[in-house]
Amino acid sequence: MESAGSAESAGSAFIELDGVEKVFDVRKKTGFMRREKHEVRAVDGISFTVPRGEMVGYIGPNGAGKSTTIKMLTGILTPSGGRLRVAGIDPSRERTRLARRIGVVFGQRTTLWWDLPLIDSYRLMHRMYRIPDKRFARNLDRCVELLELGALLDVPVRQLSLGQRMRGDIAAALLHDPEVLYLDEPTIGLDVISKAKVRGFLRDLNAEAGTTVLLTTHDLTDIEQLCKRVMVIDHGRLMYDGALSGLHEVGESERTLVVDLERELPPIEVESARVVKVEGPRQWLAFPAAESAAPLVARIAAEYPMVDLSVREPDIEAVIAKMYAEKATS
Ligand SMILES: Nc1ncnc2c1ncn2[C@@H]1O[C@H](COP(=O)(O)OP(=O)(O)OP(=O)(O)O)[C@@H](O)[C@H]1O
Repeated sequence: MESAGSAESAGSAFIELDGVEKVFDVRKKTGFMRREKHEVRAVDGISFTVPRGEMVGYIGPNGAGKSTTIKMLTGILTPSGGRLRVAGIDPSRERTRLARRIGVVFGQRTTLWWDLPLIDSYRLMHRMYRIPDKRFARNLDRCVELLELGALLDVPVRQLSLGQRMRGDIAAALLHDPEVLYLDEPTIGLDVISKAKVRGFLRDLNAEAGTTVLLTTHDLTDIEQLCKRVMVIDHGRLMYDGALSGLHEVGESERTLVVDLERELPPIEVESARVVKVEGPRQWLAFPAAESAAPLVARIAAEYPMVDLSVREPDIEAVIAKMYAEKATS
């Protein structure tokens, strides 16, 4: 595959997010004929950059905002706020131009034509992306060889196993030489051998073609084997950005006190805790996990009209613990 080359210099930020938000207006049924409108802040002010050629893990619990971020990066969704660029392009404004430079694999869905043999899907993509014949032939040959697709090209997609279909989808995302590949759960449901094949292929792709990769997964082995850097998102916010090994410490460092006030008020100011989120009369305060919540609650109750409260253990810790537990039993 061709090495990634473009207008920007190597090492510069290839993916850039600055305070990116996505708010959905949702109508919830609250009774017969009654619907209440409320907002879901799926992505709540996320900033990060990814240099060209990096392979980064993007993880978090269900509903954290990962898919929403990827959809904004591809231009399918328009951010409600903030600034987003991929290869210097605003994805939602120039979706078609960007499409030539990105590849996307959604593990749970296929971009292949269900009733057609695999090779026919690739031929359709050849035309759709207007890939020059020589380049198409070269990329297809390489994918067929490395992803072991030779015997599968004439098989209709619906007859492929999940692992075969996934390899077919990865090839489809790479035929036009994208500079960045978004992978949403690329190893979900695969057996150990298929997982190893997919990981090996991605590692080589990144090393040889310099393809930038953003990888969403619930399988920490994917991250361990492929990514030096991992970002953790929770409730639409970036909670961690660094080496995988640093995650344990973060998970243990803070708990959250959720306070319901009588009415909407400015963020609570109190020693040893900081407000991390406000939604109407409800405020979320992060405080050191090692400290007791009792003195903090007493201080807030003395100065603010508090009507209810709860203490939440760090979500991240739960996520990571769960991931590691799943890994240990898999
Ligand atoms: N089109 C939509 N309309 C309303 N709410 C949405 C929409 N898409 C996503 N959401 C909400 O936004 C939040 C983030 O969802 P998102 O799919 O990005 O999470 P995720 O991290 O990808 O989760 P998962 O791991 O389960 O795929 C969730 O609360 C979800 O219900």
